[in-house]
Amino acid sequence: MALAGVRVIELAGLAPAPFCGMILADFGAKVIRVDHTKTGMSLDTQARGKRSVAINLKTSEGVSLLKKLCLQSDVVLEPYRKGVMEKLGLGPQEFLKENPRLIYARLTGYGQSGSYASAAGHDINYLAMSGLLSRLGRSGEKPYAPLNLIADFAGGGLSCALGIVLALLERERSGRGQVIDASMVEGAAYVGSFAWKSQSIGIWDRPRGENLLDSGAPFYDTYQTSDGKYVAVGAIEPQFYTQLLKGLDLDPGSLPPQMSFADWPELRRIFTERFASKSQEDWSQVFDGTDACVTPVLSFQQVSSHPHNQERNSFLTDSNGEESPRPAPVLSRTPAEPSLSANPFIGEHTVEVLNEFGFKSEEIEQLMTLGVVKGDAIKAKL
Ligand SMILES: C[C@H](CCC[C@@H](C)[C@H]1CC[C@H]2[C@@H]3[C@H](O)C[C@@H]4C[C@H](O)CC[C@]4(C)[C@H]3C[C@H](O)[C@]12C)C(=O)SCCNC(=O)CCNC(=O)[C@H](O)C(C)(C)COP(=O)(O)OP(=O)(O)OC[C@H]1O[C@@H](n2cnc3c(N)ncnc32)[C@H](O)[C@@H]1OP(=O)(O)O
Repeated sequence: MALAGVRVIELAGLAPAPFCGMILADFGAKVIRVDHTKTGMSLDTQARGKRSVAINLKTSEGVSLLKKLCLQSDVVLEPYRKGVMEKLGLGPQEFLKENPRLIYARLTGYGQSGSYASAAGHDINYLAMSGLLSRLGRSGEKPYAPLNLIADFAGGGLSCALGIVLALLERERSGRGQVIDASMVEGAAYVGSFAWKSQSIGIWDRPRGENLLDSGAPFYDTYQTSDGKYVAVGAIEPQFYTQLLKGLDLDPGSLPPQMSFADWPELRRIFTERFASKSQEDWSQVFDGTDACVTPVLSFQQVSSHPHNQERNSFLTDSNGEESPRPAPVLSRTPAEPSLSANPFIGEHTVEVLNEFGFKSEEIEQLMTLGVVKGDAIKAKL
């Protein structure tokens, strides 16, 4: 796999850093998640392929232990509020002096500087601060955050993974690591570059929800079908729009022009009425195999059994029988090989990992007795 041989220490976080760690693990990195010893159950649902070590960082022994692990690793991924790692004596300067090859990734909402740097926040706040939230939502309605996808995952976890991969690539040339300051506000804004940089071409000039790609245009929207399901329509270009009208059995001559903003409400009324006359499945039969850009809005229950997704094995089933998306993109020679095993429980691999990093059984036992680490001693046959 592409990241084979890369060792990552991920400090347990809420959602974006776990996703970042999962991406790295899916593509072959050895990811060790550092959990609190006092947490009973991990809430990390993005733990595929990771191992868990539980260390109490509120002890000096715990801090020294984590330092040892980091100094023998390629990447540290930390998701805490600005200053938390420094307070523990685990800031990047300490590490980079001793391990100049280390890549130290800091995934936060507001970044490591600026007046909001230390403030708590979540996806919706970062999205708001990126400017993007002001553009999301239907006409006449308040701004709407589409799950926590944009800031937490696209602008956060995924961007941070890109930063780590770039730093690993650069390290091949320079032999040196670096610090990555991944701010979800900036990551989200960057993901939104198209919206920023295409303002000059006039596709965002109207209020929120009244433009070409923000649900304003009737040919770029969703419609309810007779069975209560939905279809998605993305027939922007004239040649595809023609196919849409053909599938809907509408005479172009009887309709207003496609790009007449003033007529969009009337066009939407006509499309709404037409789509409501058949079921989702019926519309798939009409539009599959055409270039009308009409697809069913699949539910999580439907998605893996759709023929296209089945043909590409786009979803996988883990050992608990749970379905989830397979890693993307697909690399031709070194594709991801996601683990299908159950997520690790807290401290499941404490002994295994500490052994791997050169700790002797007596030392591990001592650390457990002192409450510095937590793990399953019996299972590990100490
Ligand atoms: C919208 C998303 C978030 C979605 C997550 C949800 C899925 C979950 C969020 C809440 C969960 C529910 C809740 O927990 C209650 C129930 C619990 C139950 O068990 C299950 C059901 C629940 C309903 C549960 C269900 C779900 O799991 C939830 C709904 C996001 O936007 S995520 C993005 C958030 N932002 C960031 O990540 C930006 C960077 N981070 C931060 O700004 C802060 O970390 C943050 C997120 C604001 C949290 O601040 P906080 O004050 O809590 O922490 P920090 O200041 O960062 O400090 C960390 C302290 O922890 C110490 N520490 C770290 N590791 C260790 C260790 N191994 N040992 C000991 N101590 C450790 C560290 O030293 C810090 O201590 P100090 O404060 O003393 O310095």
